[in-house]
Amino acid sequence: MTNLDATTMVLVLALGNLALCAVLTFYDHGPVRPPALAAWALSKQVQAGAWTLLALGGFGVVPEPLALPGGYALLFAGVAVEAGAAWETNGREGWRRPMLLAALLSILTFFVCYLIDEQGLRSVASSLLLGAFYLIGAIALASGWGKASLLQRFLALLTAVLALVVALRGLSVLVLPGGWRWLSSELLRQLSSAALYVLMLSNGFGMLLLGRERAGRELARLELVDPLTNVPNRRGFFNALAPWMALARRPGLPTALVVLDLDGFKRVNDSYGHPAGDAVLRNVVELCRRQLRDSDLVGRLVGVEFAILLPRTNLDEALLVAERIRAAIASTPVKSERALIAMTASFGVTILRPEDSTVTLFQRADDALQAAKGAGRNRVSQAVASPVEA
Ligand SMILES: Nc1nc2c(ncn2[C@@H]2O[C@H](COP(=O)(O)OP(=O)(O)OP(=O)(O)O)[C@@H](O)[C@H]2O)c(=O)[nH]1
Repeated sequence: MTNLDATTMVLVLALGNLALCAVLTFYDHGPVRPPALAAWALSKQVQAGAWTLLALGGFGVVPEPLALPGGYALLFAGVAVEAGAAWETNGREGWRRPMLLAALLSILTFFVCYLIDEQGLRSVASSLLLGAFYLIGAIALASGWGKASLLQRFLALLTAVLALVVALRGLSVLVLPGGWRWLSSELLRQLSSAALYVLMLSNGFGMLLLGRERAGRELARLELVDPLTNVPNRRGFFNALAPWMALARRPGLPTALVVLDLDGFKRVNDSYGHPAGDAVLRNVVELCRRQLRDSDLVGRLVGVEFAILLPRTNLDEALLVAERIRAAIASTPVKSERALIAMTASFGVTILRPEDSTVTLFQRADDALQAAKGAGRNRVSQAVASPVEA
């Protein structure tokens, strides 16, 4: 078997990173480019430049005293941003400053080592620093392990193992310059190059597939959750309601449903603008939550109409809860840029009945709500009682 020489491996890494840059240029990421993807694309561009410069140095096209320090400086910057992109993937946005500092320190350390010993110490520094940056990326991917997908866990483990292989090469130059038994220094160099190559591929596929996974999960979430208020939307609320509808057919503690609709909301949008209206909606949900137990559930049915499910709650208690929420909304104006926006809401309250379907249940709650609106708004009205409830 012929050994791949160092320049060929550097060329392979340059071409691989350039290919990834080209793929990312044509990748349709949707209307907004996720920050993690933007950071990762930047890291690939910088790394592609780094490996290309190193390859040109290896082939003698660019003088080595220029290509080596320049190439490695770019490489540390690139892997620092790649590690940062892994943190960004996990929603940690504060990586920029520490990673910039780490990249600058690495470049400085590398230059000092390069000036002291152009060959040995330089290899030690570059391998250890590269390994450390990949390890930081692996730790980022592993954080939140319990919630991470299988793919993310696999990538975290693979990146950690490969980072150690890269770092091991630096250590071996330092501790066992002649190698150890069959593990010659040349074999370690080749293993380290192979690890860098696999890291390029696995991180390449991994980042794009992780992005897809996340987009898929977010899409599935948005089918059930209202993005403005972050509570279940109509479908999500109906899903959560289903088991309680079934329980209502058995004797036991009752379950109550409250529907609420904000009064004269059109005026808010017209007078203060849509963003202020959105802020009021978020505030109303927050006010509701503060008045509810953990087992209660708020959902946004449509527009400015919300529903509240109150398990194990009878009609009198539900009326009290609705009244508390009504009073809280009426007494808590929302601060907008231009003014304090006063708001009121009307409420319809009912109990789930054994014979109910979602249609009859909501029809009854809605009738009660309309009665509250008809009686002057900013009030709570209960549905007409069934003969059993009466
Ligand atoms: N800002 C904002 N406005 C919304 C949203 N969804 C619905 N609306 C507005 O909310 C208003 C709802 O009006 P309606 O419920 O028909 O009537 P209203 O003005 O609230 O009056 P009453 O319900 O009769 O008391 C409409 O102007 C909608 O455009 C939203 O997500 N954000």
